[in-house]
Amino acid sequence: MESPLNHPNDDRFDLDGDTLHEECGVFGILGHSDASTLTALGLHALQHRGQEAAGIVSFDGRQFYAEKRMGLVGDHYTDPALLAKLPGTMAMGHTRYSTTGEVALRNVQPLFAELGDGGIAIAHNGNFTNGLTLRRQIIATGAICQSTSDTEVVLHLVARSRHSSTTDRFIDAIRQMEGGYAMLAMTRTKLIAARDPIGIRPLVMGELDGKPIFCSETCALDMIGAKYIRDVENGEVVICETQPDGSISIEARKPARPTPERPCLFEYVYFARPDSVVSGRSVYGARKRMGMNLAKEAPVDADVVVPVPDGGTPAAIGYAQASGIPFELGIIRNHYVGRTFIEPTQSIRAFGVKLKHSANRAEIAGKRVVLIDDSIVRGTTSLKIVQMIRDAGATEVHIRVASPMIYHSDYYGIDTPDPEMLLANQHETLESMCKFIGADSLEFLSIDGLYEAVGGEKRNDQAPQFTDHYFTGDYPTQLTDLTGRDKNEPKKVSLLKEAG
Ligand SMILES: O=P(O)(O)OC[C@H]1O[C@H](OP(=O)(O)OP(=O)(O)O)[C@H](O)[C@@H]1O
Ligand SMILES: NC(=O)CC[C@H](N)C(=O)O
Repeated sequence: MESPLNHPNDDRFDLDGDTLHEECGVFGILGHSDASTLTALGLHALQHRGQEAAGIVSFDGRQFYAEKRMGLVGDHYTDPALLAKLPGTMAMGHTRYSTTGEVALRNVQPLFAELGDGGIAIAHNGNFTNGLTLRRQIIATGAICQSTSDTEVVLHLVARSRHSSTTDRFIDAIRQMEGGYAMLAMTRTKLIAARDPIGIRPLVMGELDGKPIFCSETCALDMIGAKYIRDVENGEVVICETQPDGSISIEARKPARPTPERPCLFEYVYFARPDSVVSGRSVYGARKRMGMNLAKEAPVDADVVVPVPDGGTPAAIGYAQASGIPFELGIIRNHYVGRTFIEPTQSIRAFGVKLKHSANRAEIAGKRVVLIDDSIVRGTTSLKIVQMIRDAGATEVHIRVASPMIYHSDYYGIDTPDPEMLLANQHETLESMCKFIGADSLEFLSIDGLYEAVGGEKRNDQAPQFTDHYFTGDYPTQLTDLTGRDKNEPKKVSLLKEAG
């Protein structure tokens, strides 16, 4: 796939190949004697957010240490010898799924630079919608980039800032960035956390043994027995600093113009772990309510409710409870296969789907089955699973999807394919889509049904409470790299066709 953030007519900046991308996870801790081990454990809990690569940077009071590996956290960071190479009481890590820049070691985060006043490491979940525009500008003025990641631009901007303190330089840098970001930065004495002005990507603050922690999701805090303190607010920068007496100061700043928060709905639909609490809402509870609303909006006469595991399971429980139809595990998932949505090529994806699910015939044969999935992106999963359920002897197969149709690409840290690859854009009608998948019926949750499930009220079209462009085409920021506009030009663009 051609990255939407690459200018099609400028080969120098065609940094990406035909890949699918998703999210990343970040974790950082300051002042703890087990900093790098705790970071490895935290990253393990955030593995679902990025499976391409993982990295950890630590600082022991004298120097920075960095270890980066392609592959899963558990494949590398369980080795005591590797963790021993990451000494010190401050550490920060990242699990990557690329959105800009290829899958290569040079793009694995945290990224690190030596500046005039010491080193700085940064870790980023999200994607900058003006990253390539700024990259061009800095390269034109002589910068030598070490990676093809959008994140690297932040290091250059920190280096160039005229402010005197590292914190002010970091803030100066991120103020120039557009898009979605939950970022951590680490200097010799500080751990800094920052979230984009509308809070598209999640970031929470916790504490273990009195030491501050920042991470993408609360499940990483639970993993290490840490206490949740609060979410880093949209547009907020929180600076934790080790003082000469060993104490840690915490300062919160709001450099961005106050704007209402608009967290990403897809965190609730698919990405976040169900045991996480995102922006104060249980992901599991939201998914169950999606299923309940779906049962009200799209009832069906059936004998059994079957989730498409894992993503569809909480919504299927909600659907079964609201409809009174028995819930059964009619599909068994092989847990040794990764998340198909985030595998790097379509051919590997198709293979992965086949390896991943198998029908539990005893619960399906002779029954009218309603399958519940959290989302349909390309339709690969639905197509295969409907056939599999029929082959297992189901008399009818109905699909209910716990989110609306996806029409638009994401530019904030999730990779959805090009719009023409999305199933919703390949069919004029729901009937045609249903026929293609081979189901007896197909229905999607409405956007209001989704909003109510997550936030308790319908979408406010004048001021939407969530980021939801993949369903609606309503991009909440400018898309400078895509449109060629810079941020001083008139407001937000909507260049993709309207959902509907
Ligand atoms: O329409 P498609 O292109 O097939 O994509 C949608 C599917 O991908 C996701 O599952 P995935 O297997 O990634 O993850 P999960 O096991 O966490 O549900 C999602 O839950 C859907 O089942
Ligand atoms: N998915 C993400 O959050 C990716 C972070 C960053 N844009 C990268 O590609 O490395």
